Amino acid sequence: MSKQPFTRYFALLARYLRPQLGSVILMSVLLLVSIGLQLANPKVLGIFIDTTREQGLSQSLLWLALLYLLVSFLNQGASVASAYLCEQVAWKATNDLRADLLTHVLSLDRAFHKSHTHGELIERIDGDVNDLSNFFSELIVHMLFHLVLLVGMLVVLSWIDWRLGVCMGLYCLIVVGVLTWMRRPSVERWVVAREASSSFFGFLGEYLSATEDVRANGGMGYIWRHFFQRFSRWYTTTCHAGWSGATPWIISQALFALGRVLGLVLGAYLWSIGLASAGTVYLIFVYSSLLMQPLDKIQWQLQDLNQSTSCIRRIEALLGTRSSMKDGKGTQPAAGPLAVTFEDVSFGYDDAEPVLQHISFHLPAGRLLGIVGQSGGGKTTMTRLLFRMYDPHSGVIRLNGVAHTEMKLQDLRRRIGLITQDVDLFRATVRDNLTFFDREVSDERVLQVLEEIGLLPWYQALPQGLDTMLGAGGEGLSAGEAQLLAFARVFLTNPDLVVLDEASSRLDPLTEKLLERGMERLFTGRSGIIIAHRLETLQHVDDILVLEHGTVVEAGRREDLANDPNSRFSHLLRTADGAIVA
Ligand SMILES: Nc1ncnc2c1ncn2[C@@H]1O[C@H](COP(=O)(O)OP(=O)(O)OP(=O)(O)O)[C@@H](O)[C@H]1O
Repeated sequence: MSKQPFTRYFALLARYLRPQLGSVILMSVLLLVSIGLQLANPKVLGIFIDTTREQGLSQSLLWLALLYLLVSFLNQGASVASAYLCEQVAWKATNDLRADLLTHVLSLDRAFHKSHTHGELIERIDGDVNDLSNFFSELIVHMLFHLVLLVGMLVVLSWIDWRLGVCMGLYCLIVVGVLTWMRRPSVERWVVAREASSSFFGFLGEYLSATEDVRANGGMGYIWRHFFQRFSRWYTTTCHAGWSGATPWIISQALFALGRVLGLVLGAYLWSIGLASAGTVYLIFVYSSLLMQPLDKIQWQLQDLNQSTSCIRRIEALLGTRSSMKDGKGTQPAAGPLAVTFEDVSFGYDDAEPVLQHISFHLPAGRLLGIVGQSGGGKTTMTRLLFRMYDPHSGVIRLNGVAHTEMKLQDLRRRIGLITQDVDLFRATVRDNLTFFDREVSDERVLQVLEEIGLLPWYQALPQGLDTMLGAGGEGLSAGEAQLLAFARVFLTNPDLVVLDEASSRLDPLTEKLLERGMERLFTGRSGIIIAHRLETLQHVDDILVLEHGTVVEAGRREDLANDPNSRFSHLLRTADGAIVA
């Protein structure tokens, strides 16, 4: 944040333009050629005028006219080619930046994602970067282009007469200085406008993902109210930021008119003292009028730069956000089923309210643990800690004796398979949803897995087999079918520990039966944790852990606890009739 704007621009440009240095050089050369040609054309016209005065109609005039046409034609050609290259360079640079931002956002912890809605993040990854496409291509190159054009014209004017160069040079400095100074406040206004746009899209994303619930519960009035509030804030802040450029524009037009008058007066003066011909006076007038073009462009580009600066600030802030979780050194627990040990683990989503307190237990490798407890007792939170969505405030979690913080996150999540009630499905084929778009997984392997877990009848009922397309959010599948798909998905990844978080809660008894055989296979040769509300789901587990208000109140072998009339588990079995009573 403390870095100067130019250092920031340079760092960003260097990072994203370096890979396409060849195109950037070619683009700059074409722009330079175009500058040269734009400077040459008035000169040709000036000579044309002087030749007409000195020689009347002659052969040379024809050649000069042809030369003028040729220069104009080449200039157009160079402009088209450079515009094409600019687009290409901008696309590549912005896409690389989008990819970096996405990778960074995905690496951030859950606390970050909890405090930023999906819509807001999309707007920050795409919206902010979109506004930078001009910055990566035309903005800086065109700014340089117009600056070089400006300097070129001043050099030509100085070459005609040094006093001309000095006067027009001073004039240009004053114009650029005044305009830059006047546009300063608009950076802050663009920052506010960009924030308002993120907030609007964040709200929209949240609403769209909850459309069904909002409609079913009559929440449309609330939604419209907030929609208009956020939309009008976005609209007014953007107008405000845009209009902050209007006053400098009016002043710039007055300054440009003054510049033309200055050129004309200086030309007339040089002609009156015999230092300039009629052609040269024409040249002076054309160049001093042409000076307005780069000055005008530069002032608009300064406006764009303000907008880009606000985007760069937000991008830097996002890239500067660090995950509170550090990736491990890469220690690997021994291969095979994972033993899970919680050693005095405590955690709370915020410091004031502990959710888990001094949790300790050991699940030997290859065994199946069932966790039961009241709603809000902290069962899901335990799985989140196991997965390193969050890190415990104190205590250690070990897998086969290795602290899970020592493992690479990628390895950790590869070795643990998680199935929850909420299955995330994509608008893609059943195959892609099962394999997570991994082309390495063959259809044979997918079918083998479906057969192993008893899902072949389900697969055979699909209209186009693995090519059956699912709608957004898994449309086309019932909640139960989506869960079956999640089971198959985990099976395909072949983890060493499987965690089911109330995963079979949406299955009807018939489908659940169908899956029972599959579950048996799923847990063979692996460790497992089942979090269940219905005790029936825990019939086949080896051990039980009862969690209440974030503490372990009972733990032991299922058989022992079920046979002990004083245990909480047996109490639950007697009273709950299949469902846990809070
Ligand atoms: N992302 C979160 N941010 C803040 N608090 C949370 C978050 N998730 C859960 N909590 C709180 O933590 C406590 C434990 O929640 P958790 O989901 O772990 O319980 P649970 O035992 O799995 O409940 P259930 O059986 O209803 O799923 C609850 O009080 C809940 O409100």
